[in-house]
Amino acid sequence: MTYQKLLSYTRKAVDEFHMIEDGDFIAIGVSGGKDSLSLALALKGLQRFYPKKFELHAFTVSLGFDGFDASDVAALMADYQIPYTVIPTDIGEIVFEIRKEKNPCALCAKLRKGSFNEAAKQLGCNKVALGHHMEDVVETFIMSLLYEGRIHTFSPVTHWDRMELYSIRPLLFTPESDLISFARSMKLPILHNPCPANGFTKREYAKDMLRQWNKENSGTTERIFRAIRNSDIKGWNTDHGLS
Ligand SMILES: Nc1ncnc2c1ncn2[C@@H]1O[C@H](COP(=O)(O)OP(=O)(O)OP(=O)(O)O)[C@@H](O)[C@H]1O
Repeated sequence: MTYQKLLSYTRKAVDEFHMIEDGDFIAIGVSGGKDSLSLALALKGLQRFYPKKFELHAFTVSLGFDGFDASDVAALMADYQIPYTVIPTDIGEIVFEIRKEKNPCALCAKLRKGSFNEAAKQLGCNKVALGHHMEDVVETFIMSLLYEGRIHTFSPVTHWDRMELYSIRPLLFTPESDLISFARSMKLPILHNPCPANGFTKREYAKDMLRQWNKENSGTTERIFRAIRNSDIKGWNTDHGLS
């Protein structure tokens, strides 16, 4: 995928779901994976020509695992002139050693979100941007169906009243395969994920299922995504953009 194509997917999401307003100060959540690194570059690119003017600041929540090194990410952010901060935490130790969680991902995500939002708020940001892409939308939908028995996935835009923060997901129209090719062609410095639960989660199960369905019926992900886009699931129903 070209940078141009990434910008066009991003602009479509930002426009259709009114993700950005004049004067926004957006905190970008950068895990160091291909999705959030692409998100940072996408928002930086958009900032150059988008009619609404906004500011950016990227954050990485360090989970405190041994061997974590964000220096390549910091260099990339500097190259693109995106201000960048690493937030140090003990989340890894709390989840795996102190609480010894059987189901670590939920607690980790909650603590990570807390640290990120707090840092964003402290800096004066009013929005946080997350790197969820099309497959994430569909996988979350499948997980809700299988494990919670409900028709649901996360909203393109969420308002957290308590924090007075909005979260936005500008990559939700971007297919994961395009992000993989973008990361490769741009030689993005993907951080190794040192989490012990990496790859053994319910999400991984939903991902495998989706992969299998696509093998058997090509285009499954796009069709499920279209169904979500045209549904009444909270946050997805806009007056325009139905296809
Ligand atoms: N440690 C972190 N610090 C800052 N933001 C994070 C961190 N972990 C996740 N995020 C944000 O939350 C989003 C969703 O998290 P998730 O763990 O599902 O990432 P992912 O699908 O593996 O994406 P990526 O390829 O960016 O790691 C990420 O795209 C990113 O915007």
